[in-house]
Amino acid sequence: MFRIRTYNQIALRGLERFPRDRFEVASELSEPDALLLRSHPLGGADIPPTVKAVARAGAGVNNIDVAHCSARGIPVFNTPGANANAVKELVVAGLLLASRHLREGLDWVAGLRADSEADLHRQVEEGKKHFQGRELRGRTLGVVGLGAIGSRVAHTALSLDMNVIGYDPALSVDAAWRLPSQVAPMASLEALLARADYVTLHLPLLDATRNLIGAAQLAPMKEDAVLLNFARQGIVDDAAVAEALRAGKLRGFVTDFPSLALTGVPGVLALPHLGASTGESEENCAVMAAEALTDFLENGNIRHSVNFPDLILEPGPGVRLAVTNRNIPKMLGQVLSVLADADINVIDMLNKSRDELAYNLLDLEEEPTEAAMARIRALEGVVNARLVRP
Ligand SMILES: NC(=O)C1=CN([C@@H]2O[C@H](COP(=O)(O)OP(=O)(O)OC[C@H]3O[C@@H](n4cnc5c(N)ncnc54)[C@H](O)[C@@H]3O)[C@@H](O)[C@H]2O)C=CC1
Ligand SMILES: O=C(O)CCC(=O)C(=O)O
Repeated sequence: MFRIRTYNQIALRGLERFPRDRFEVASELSEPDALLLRSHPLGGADIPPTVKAVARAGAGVNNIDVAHCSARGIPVFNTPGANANAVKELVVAGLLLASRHLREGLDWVAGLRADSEADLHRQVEEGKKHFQGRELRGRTLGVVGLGAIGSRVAHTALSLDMNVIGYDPALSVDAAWRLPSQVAPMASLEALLARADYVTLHLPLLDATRNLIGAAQLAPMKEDAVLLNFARQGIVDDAAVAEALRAGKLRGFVTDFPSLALTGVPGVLALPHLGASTGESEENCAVMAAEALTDFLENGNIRHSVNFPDLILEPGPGVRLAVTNRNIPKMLGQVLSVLADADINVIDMLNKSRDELAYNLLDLEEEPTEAAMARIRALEGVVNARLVRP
């Protein structure tokens, strides 16, 4: 039985993907084989020694100590694209909220008191002049980060007749293919910020992107520009944004990440991290995460990991050995040599590396003894080794 410990609310449809006869899934569970979570902060010390994998039902992994997991040879999975549509739709809502005074209008109507239909109608027609907005058509949207979410936002903005410009210095080939040709690439973030009427952020929080938007980046922006942060707290310096809004140097800030620096500041529209909070998105993420964990625990396969290479070896006959090692020369040769000493024939194998780690799956004609496994684990550079299908 594999034991999966969950944190946060994980959609039932995903939890049901774990075959009940082979997996135990619960929020309170000791000696877990894997952890499944959403935004729960997971430091290295929170990861029990029995854990072989961590899955984030979502995109951002900044809540997980990925470096610690890599050092222990624990793959961290995420669910690329699974919640992108939900975020895109909320960004569209954010664009409209910031352009049409929707919150003020809704609040005003909710507070109206009238004696009759006619009185209500009169107040509405009299008061609406206070909520005149502006249209998105013809305005320029700057998309920072053109991955799963950014490219979808760009598509939709084009269909709203906006001009779209984009900036992404690390765009993958796949993401570039997905991007509409009408998106004008900007050579720098500064160029994008100076031209855009709306700037929307869709990049991960990394050391390199912390406070990416601060006072220096806000200064050249148009005074009636709107900034949207549906990416992560920490990418934007909220105190600098509050100052720009108070000084009339920014029209609005729509954010999925409330903070004390923004509380009560005019022009701030703060949502409670709702980007991925739709039934569809939560199910997509949970299903994808559960499938990744199941395939890793049962077959050793790796798909959608943020720290391990993708590696899929179709299930074959024999016993499967999974070895994680530092990405240095002669490791595979040493593992094979232990197997040769034990007279064990290798039927099939795959080896891939990513950054400092290499991962190997070897299908063997017979099961290595505990002594042979101990020899493999003791090799200098081997991080961990396990029999996947003894
Ligand atoms: N508000 C919410 O509930 C949600 C927030 N997110 C956040 O959105 C982020 C993006 O999600 P996806 O689009 O699914 O990820 P993704 O990995 O498909 O795309 C991220 C893009 O950002 C680019 N990028 C990296 N550094 C950059 C930089 N310095 N400047 C410009 N671009 C840069 C990458 O090259 C990549 O193309 C996630 O990392 C997460 O933090 C994701 C889902 C839900
Ligand atoms: O699980 C959630 O509600 C948050 C999703 C998110 O922020 C992400 O996928 O990066």
